[in-house]
Amino acid sequence: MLVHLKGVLTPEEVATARSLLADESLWRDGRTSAGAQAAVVKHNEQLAQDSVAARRLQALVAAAVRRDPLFFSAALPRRLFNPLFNRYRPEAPAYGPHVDGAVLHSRADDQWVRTDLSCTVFLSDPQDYDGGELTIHDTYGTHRLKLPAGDAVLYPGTSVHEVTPVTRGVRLASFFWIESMVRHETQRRLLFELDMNLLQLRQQVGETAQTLALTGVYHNLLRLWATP
Ligand SMILES: O=C(O)CCC(=O)C(=O)O
Ligand SMILES: [Fe+2]
Repeated sequence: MLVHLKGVLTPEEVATARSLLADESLWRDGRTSAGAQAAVVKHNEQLAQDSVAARRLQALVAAAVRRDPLFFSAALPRRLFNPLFNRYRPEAPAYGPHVDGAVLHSRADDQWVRTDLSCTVFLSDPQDYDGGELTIHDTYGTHRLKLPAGDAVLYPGTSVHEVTPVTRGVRLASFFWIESMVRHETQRRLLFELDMNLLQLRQQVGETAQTLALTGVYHNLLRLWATP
């Protein structure tokens, strides 16, 4: 399941993030933080994690996703990896097909996170660069994403994915992983579908005995499946 989250960051937050990311001294070769398989195909840059600017950026993105009800419903988050930041440009253009590690250490808050879901928050507008499509291969085929600045996508941590070469301009993004209270993607998807349809049903017919009963079904399934 891919979920497009619109306007996770406000235009003001995008502008703040971009101005913090303009400090050249903060950027490192992305390969230093890749495992053996990924290092071969990783040709991008990543923000050093231990600076005042990086901590401000991490807090900004983490707060933005936490206030988004769609993020909560789709991810049912238990733990967030501290948001990281990357940059692609013709000098360091791409991240070829790879899989993310199943369990990763989030250094800023010293915790291990099982990577049930991956999230990319786009910080550059699509017209500012050519290429740079987040391309996700899953059991339903191949999906290419290039979203407006401030939007994000949630996708299964289990997928093979890549970022195609940027041939003009700069692609800035934040990316991180989420450990979910509901580990299995099928269960998460069923809960998300139920939640979203109930929301619409309530808008259409108001609160009825049936919407109440189905809300009970939602919570009882969550009770069965969640490990908070
Ligand atoms: O830049 C992106 O959208 C994804 C980055 C990524 O897949 C990674 O760093 O593992
Ligand atoms: Fe990745």
